[in-house]
Amino acid sequence: MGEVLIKAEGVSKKFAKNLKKSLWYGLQDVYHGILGKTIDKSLRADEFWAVKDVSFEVRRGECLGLIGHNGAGKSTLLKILNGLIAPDAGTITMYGKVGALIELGAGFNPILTGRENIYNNGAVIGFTKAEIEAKLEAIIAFAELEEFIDMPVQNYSSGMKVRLGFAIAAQLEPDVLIIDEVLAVGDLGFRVKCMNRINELLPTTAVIFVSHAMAQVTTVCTTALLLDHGRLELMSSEIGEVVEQYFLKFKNEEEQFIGDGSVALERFEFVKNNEKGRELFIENGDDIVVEFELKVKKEITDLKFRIGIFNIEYKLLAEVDSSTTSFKANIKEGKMLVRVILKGMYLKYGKYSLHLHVTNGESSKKILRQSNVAHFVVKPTLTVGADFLLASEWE
Ligand SMILES: Nc1ncnc2c1ncn2[C@@H]1O[C@H](COP(=O)(O)OP(=O)(O)OP(=O)(O)O)[C@@H](O)[C@H]1O
Repeated sequence: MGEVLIKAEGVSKKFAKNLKKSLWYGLQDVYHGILGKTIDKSLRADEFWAVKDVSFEVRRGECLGLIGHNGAGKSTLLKILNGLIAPDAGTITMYGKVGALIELGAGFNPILTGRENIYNNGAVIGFTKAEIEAKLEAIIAFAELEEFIDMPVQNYSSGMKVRLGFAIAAQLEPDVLIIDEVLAVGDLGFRVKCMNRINELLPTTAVIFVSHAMAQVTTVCTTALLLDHGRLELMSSEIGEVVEQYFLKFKNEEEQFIGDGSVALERFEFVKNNEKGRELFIENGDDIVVEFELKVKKEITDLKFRIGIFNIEYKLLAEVDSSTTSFKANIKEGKMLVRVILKGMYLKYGKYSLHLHVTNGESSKKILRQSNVAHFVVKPTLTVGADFLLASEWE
């Protein structure tokens, strides 16, 4: 195992919710500091902990992924690590050269050209002019900014700034690399390139990065840390468990319904061991049994059903459709009960929602579309990198 390059111990940072108070408290702290008085470490009126008592270590060769909802304190923690803001309590110890890409455009002088900014930023990280010169062409090539490198950075697009920022932070091969969500501003091609570069650097670097893209976290990170309202809720090298915990924090989406009134969904439930419910936990590969009841207002001779499976990012991953089977539903006015088995749910761990579509087979008209009718969570028993694992036969 590599040596510890980043050590955070009991790090806390508080902010005031209101600007006037924030300025006033700031002045008080400076005044107390000058007089050598101890600064108040507890919360004052209108203050809250953006980061509270967070401790961790990152070694060379490790990549820590910081995840959490908006406002959980991820960027604040990165800024403390990078020395942009001071913690109110706790200590940060960093070893070696630190390359960071934190806020869009931060660290760039807008009136200087891209090339001049490379020299400036490289010097801030701690590299000599000769070291920067040796890497200059590689940085420009990685950022794919050959044409624009002598243009002032203020005329760069957001994507161009991120390219340059990442290229400087990563091409100089720092000991510690800190990357915020800003990477998401780059286009898909560049993001893939960045992930590959992080992988290349990993054996000799300690990396911390913030991401809302769980696919990125699971591919690159060796440890994941979940922040919730500034507190460390879970940290583990079992990334799947941390990601699952993160997914579970999101409230179920509201059910949405569109229909012409000819059928109404009365009930939609999972059935497992004789118990019924709209939430279900399964393991990779389990079957899911679904039961739903419809109230039909007038006779329909051919009803077709389709159930869509959506992931937490609202991407439709798979569907099952009754018309691919010999199932025929002919119903006069009244209630009907439908039961369907979704076979072999080899999905990546995470939370999924089901959406139901009902079509009148005769007229091909959609008569009911109801989203978020039920939710299930796939537990991380088998590591599945892709969205789902296909059924296969081996000899
Ligand atoms: N300079 C500041 N003054 C006051 N409050 C701040 C300041 N910077 C951040 N905050 C607050 O601290 C909390 C944590 O913010 P932070 O930017 O660290 O969250 P985050 O986890 O990075 O969120 P996101 O996923 O939206 O980027 C938020 O409530 C935010 O409003």
